[in-house]
Amino acid sequence: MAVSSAPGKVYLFGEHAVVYGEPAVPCAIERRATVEVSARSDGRLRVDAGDLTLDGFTVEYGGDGAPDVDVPQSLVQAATGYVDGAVAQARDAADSPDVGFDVAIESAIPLGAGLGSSAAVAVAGIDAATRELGIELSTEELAKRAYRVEREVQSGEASRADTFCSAMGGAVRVEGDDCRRLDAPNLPFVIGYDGGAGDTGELVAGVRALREEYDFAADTVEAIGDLVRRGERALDEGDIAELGRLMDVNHGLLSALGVSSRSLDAMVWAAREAGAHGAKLTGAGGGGCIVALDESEASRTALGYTPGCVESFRAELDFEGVRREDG
Ligand SMILES: Nc1ncnc2c1ncn2[C@@H]1O[C@H](COP(=O)(O)OP(=O)(O)OP(=O)(O)O)[C@@H](O)[C@H]1O
Ligand SMILES: C[C@@](O)(CCO)CC(=O)[O-]
Ligand SMILES: [Mg+2]
Repeated sequence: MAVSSAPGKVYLFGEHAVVYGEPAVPCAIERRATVEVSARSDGRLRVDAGDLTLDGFTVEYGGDGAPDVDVPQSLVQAATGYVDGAVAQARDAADSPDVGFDVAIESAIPLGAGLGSSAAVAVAGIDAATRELGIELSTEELAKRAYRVEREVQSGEASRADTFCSAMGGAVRVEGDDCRRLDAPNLPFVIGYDGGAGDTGELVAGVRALREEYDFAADTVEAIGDLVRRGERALDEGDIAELGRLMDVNHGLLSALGVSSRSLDAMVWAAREAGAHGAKLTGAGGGGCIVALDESEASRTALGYTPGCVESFRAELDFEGVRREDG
């Protein structure tokens, strides 16, 4: 048996635009997905994913056909795509196309909420499954394989940002296939969660369509890239007030690309009015989480009273990426 965990993330800046080659700065946070994997000899795959939105289910499939679970096939595919992809990557890395697995996932990262649950599951899943097969992948190789999973599930469109960040930990900078770790202070992240979710693949496709139809949407994507470059300078200088201002602008630009929502906007404004340095949605959007910068408790308290916000919490930067949990 092998057990690995990997962290979720927030985007300080740059989600969506990073898919088109602009830079982005995601930061790993201390909320993890843990994946336990045991090889089995009959070639079947059994996934126990109690956190999935199909109200939690256990599904057994492989070899001879359809999963034995009583929900529509398309829903199962949407729910299990990242796990299936991680298993396929491990089989490929170990050159063992027929090996089966028992997989159990436990996660403290809300699903589809912009905190990178998919990347964390892919990274931890590939790490545990390859180690179970006696293969040690470098962190870079792990990130690369997890990226392939995200790209496949998101219909060919993904950046390396979420998976690299989850594998490496800390604050990172991703621009195309140039991925590197950044020196960053421990920023005072506050997260607000509306209890909802957005489908990353669909939201990415929506931005692509807008960008193809309107030049100003393409300009908006480029403007996000400019903003990220300014943000990197502010991060380097430890200028939190400037980081906050730029986060506010980044939220506005994401909103212009159609990926915000009423509850995300309400949480962003609640944090700003409570005195946060800045606030923006994080990840793909559509619903889910916002991230604010605030050393004080004021934003958290205000979010607690904001209609539509179901949870607010402080998130520490997690300097550790993928981690072995089996001693
Ligand atoms: N605990 C889990 N167990 C099994 N699968 C999970 C789990 N958490 C996430 N997943 C997979 O990840 C999918 C959600 O990924 P998606 O990319 O839409 O959102 P996200 O990664 O949480 O947010 P974002 O990509 O915006 O940061 C789920 O549908 C499921 O396939
Ligand atoms: C929206 C997006 O930029 C981030 C999702 O967390 C998609 C991606 O980078 O693959
Ligand atoms: Mg994702």
